[in-house]
Amino acid sequence: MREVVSIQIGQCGIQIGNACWELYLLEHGINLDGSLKTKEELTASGSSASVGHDTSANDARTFFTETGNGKQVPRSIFVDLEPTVIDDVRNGCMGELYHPEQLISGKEDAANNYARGRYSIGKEVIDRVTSRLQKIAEQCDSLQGFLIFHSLGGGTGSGFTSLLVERLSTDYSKKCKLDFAVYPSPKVSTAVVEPYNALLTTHSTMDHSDCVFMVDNEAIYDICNNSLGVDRPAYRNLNR
Ligand SMILES: Nc1nc2c(ncn2[C@@H]2O[C@H](COP(=O)(O)OP(=O)(O)OP(=O)(O)O)[C@@H](O)[C@H]2O)c(=O)[nH]1
Repeated sequence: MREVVSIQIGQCGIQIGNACWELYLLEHGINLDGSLKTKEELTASGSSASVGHDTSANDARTFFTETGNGKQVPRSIFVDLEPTVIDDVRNGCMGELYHPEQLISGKEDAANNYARGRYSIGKEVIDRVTSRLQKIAEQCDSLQGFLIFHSLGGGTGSGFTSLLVERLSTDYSKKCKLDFAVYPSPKVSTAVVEPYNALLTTHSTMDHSDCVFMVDNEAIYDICNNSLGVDRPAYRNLNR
């Protein structure tokens, strides 16, 4: 099996990642607590997963680890330098899905500051993150690579991501690293330093990521606003 590890960094990465996991669950016919849906539940939810689905057949194992009692656990880690967003995930409807060790938080955020995310606060958390990643990688048969979700504008999303991607490129140089980066928009956020953070992180991760998928918040905002008729789109709308 060719496994993929997802890494969600900072408020934006975690919220987008969480929205993605909702879709993976639907696609693979898995309940919010990680158990496989029964035939009746699959029909009722209109899931596209095959009835009587076999997880190896439908490729869920690329994204999920199966525990001894048949529970599917996302192969991912959530990292934030402050605890509130991770606490929301822990206490949310998908809290039971994740293993507590997958949710890594520090005490203090990077305050929209690239340098704090990379050099000061981020340095305190990086070893916990890399050792957790190492454990996950050791459990894989044949690790394919990493999907990294983060914002370019936040201090954690920019600074900590650049630190982690550099570490990944040293530790897993032959593995693929795909980057999903949210481009800042003045319509959605008000921090004036976001363009600087975006520039700094783009420069430092350019040599290490294999491919970057840019998610433009302004374009998504306009789609929600003009095409979908959502008056004041919230992050929840943008992420879905
Ligand atoms: N699309 C989308 N963008 C988001 C979301 N949350 C934050 N953002 C954007 O991300 C940027 C801010 O980054 P955050 O992820 O909030 O900050 P952070 O990485 O946690 O960094 P610090 O708060 O400085 O520690 C802004 O451009 C926001 O508009 C989200 O859920 N969806």
